[in-house]
Amino acid sequence: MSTAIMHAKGIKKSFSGHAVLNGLDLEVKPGQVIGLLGRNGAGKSTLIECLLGLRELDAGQVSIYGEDVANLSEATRARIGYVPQKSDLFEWLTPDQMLAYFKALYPRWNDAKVEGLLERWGFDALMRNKAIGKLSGGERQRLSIIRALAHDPSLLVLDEPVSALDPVARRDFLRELVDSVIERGTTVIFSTHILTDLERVAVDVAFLKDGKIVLQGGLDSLLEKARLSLEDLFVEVTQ
Ligand SMILES: Nc1ncnc2c1ncn2[C@@H]1O[C@H](COP(=O)(O)OP(=O)(O)OP(=O)(O)O)[C@@H](O)[C@H]1O
Repeated sequence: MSTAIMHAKGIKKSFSGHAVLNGLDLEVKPGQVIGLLGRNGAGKSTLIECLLGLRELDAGQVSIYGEDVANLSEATRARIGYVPQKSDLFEWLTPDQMLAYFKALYPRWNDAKVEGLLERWGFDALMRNKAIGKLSGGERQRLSIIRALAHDPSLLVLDEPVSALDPVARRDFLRELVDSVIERGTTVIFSTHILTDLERVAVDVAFLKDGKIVLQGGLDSLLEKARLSLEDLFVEVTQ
């Protein structure tokens, strides 16, 4: 079996004395597509931020491609794509300006992919030249996804990427994810509350509760073993 590209060991993170992550362990193997599940406030966003080195840990370690996340090389950073749950950055830039800014940072920027997605996802000339702060929530989320996919990352981390998308945009995004991103062997960590989407995309699931991954495994085998729907399993595991 291939070795993990991401190791998290004993992660602890508290806010004002309240433990959100409490000695959490997680391993992610190359090409794995993991759905991260948990109730509101369970700590999914906090975990994702800790995994990417965006939050300082109280204890524990995380490594990605063998490097400590607190000290990632430029080359490793360039292999990661991240869609935050909500991004308020770059509001004063237009989509075209923001994408040009990121293009300059990434050696492997895929112009054809960016143009194709912009066109498919409704970014006409008017929208491409409007301040990001004036875009709708769903338009911003689409832009954030395009930015994260633009450099063909080998590890893609998505924090509730479809929460603001309408059903058409959601279906189109999932198709892109399955047919293009996952097909290429990209490793994906994907948090969502929309279980039907998760069943279409993720092969493995990890349930976060009480600051730890309490259940992780292949989605089909977990469902078969439990003889439950994913929704019922979610209720049972996270309650
Ligand atoms: N910067 C912060 N300061 C204080 N508390 C925080 C901070 N960020 C998160 N928390 C708290 O940590 C807990 C976990 O939050 P987090 O956003 O990680 O949960 P989540 O599982 O992503 O939730 P949701 O499904 O609602 O998006 C919550 O109780 C939240 O209030």
